[in-house]
Amino acid sequence: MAVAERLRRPEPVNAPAPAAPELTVEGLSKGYTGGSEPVLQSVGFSIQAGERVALLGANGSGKSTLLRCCLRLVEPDAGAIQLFGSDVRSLPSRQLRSLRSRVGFIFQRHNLVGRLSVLSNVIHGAIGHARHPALWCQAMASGHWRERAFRCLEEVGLSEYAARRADRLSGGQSQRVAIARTLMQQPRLVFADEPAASLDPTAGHEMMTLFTRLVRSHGMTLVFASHDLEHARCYADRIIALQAGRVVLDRPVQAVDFQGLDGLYRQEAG
Ligand SMILES: Nc1ncnc2c1ncn2[C@@H]1O[C@H](COP(=O)(O)OP(=O)(O)OP(=O)(O)O)[C@@H](O)[C@H]1O
Repeated sequence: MAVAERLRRPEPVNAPAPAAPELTVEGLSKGYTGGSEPVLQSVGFSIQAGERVALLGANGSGKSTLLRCCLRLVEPDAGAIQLFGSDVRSLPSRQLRSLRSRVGFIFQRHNLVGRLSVLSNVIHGAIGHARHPALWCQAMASGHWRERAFRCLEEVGLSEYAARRADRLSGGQSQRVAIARTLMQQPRLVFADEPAASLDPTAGHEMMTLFTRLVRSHGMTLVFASHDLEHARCYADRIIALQAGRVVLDRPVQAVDFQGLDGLYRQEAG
């Protein structure tokens, strides 16, 4: 090759290193005392920042246990869990608390404090930011946090309910307050355990549309457990399916045969 031609060739550019996953689970197993079979068996996957993952599986297939094990709310029996680059299983409790504060957890039953106002419930989302969480009390929250909580309520369209007691809300409103509380927390990753389970089909779709839009606009990563294949198809980029505690499918949503997944449920039920 002529020297001139060699000089014209661009310098080889090093491809950027792929970003480290937000969550990596390897060989995770868990059995509960008294259970005949392990609930989770050698579960493994990685989740990149910004992904929206639907975790599917029949009742009792281990979805909730898996989400809880990832934060050591339930202690795994075996396996490795890396969350934001930290080894979850070896962290001392203080660092584990700090790590958990960066993960929002939305439960099927919303877990609001019914006797408190909607705004107070949302302010609670900031508890992980307090210097002394054990001494923290929402009534002491500064104007800064109150304003932020109000803005989070605006984002879920419920600012006019700020002063209402949380136990005076409908199921759909309660779930939106739970989302506002999660926004308040400013997590990197959100786990949602059947977030639309108690809602009618229309309210469920509205809630999932709002939820996934906010997750995206706030730059969060999402893992949601669901029984609703339509929600998985519409709101996830990727599907992970569990059957009897094992990962039986892990694919981008476009590559999933949803009718086949239906069969997976029927098989378990039978
Ligand atoms: N704290 C516990 N103690 C003993 N067994 C438990 C406990 N929690 C869950 N299990 C059992 O572990 C299995 C998996 O439960 P898990 O809640 O993880 O499944 P799931 O896929 O989330 O189910 P669902 O879709 O019904 O919420 C079930 O057989 C359940 O009875």
